[in-house]
Amino acid sequence: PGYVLTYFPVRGRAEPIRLLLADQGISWKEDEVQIPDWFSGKDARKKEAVFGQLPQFQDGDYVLYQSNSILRYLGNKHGLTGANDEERGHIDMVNDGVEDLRQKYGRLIFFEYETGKDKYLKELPSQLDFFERILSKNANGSKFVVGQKISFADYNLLDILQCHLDLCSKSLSAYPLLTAYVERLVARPKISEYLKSDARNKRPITPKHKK
Ligand SMILES: N[C@@H](CCC(=O)N[C@@H](CS(=O)(=O)O)C(=O)NCC(=O)O)C(=O)O
Repeated sequence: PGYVLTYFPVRGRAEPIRLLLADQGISWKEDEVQIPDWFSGKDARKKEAVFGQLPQFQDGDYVLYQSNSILRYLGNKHGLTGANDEERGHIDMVNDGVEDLRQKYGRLIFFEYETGKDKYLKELPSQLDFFERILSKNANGSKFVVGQKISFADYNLLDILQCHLDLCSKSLSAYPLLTAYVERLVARPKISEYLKSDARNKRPITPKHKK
């Protein structure tokens, strides 16, 4: 299928999608939109976007927005949504929890970075405790967030954990299961290859990050 990912030249909300595609050995085209063109209207696509925002994902003529909907769509298409309805429900639940953390992280980066970082890091354990506990309840954290197979929620959790490791390299040091989980996922051959790629390393996490 001709997959096209339209987004800004950053990791942001597109990165979990890129991690999923890379790990699954699926190629895609990056359609990069420059931020000034997007806001100035020079790039006409903001008016067409369903919610006026990116990422946008195209599968041939099929067009989808909303990063979590794109993740779930690819999860459905590529067998990454659990083995049954119960697992699928839990995968959605965990992905929604990742979204909650992503929004908190985004608020810090975009609105409170200068003043809020210390407070955010102090409160971060109350959030990470949830994910350590989720892992502990599935094969004592030795596999994925839900079930025996990787799911779309794992790519989203991996990305947001990497964002926090960038924010503070010790942010997971009190979490053995989360630490081992990240180490296991980044060692997956196709993810490891992607993480070394220029494509990954030329993109800052957000426009606020310097590259
Ligand atoms: N709920 C949406 C949010 C998308 C969103 O906030 N996109 C931002 C960029 S980013 O937050 O993902 O980095 C955007 O398009 N901003 C430009 C605009 O709002 O015109 C999703 O999950 O895709």
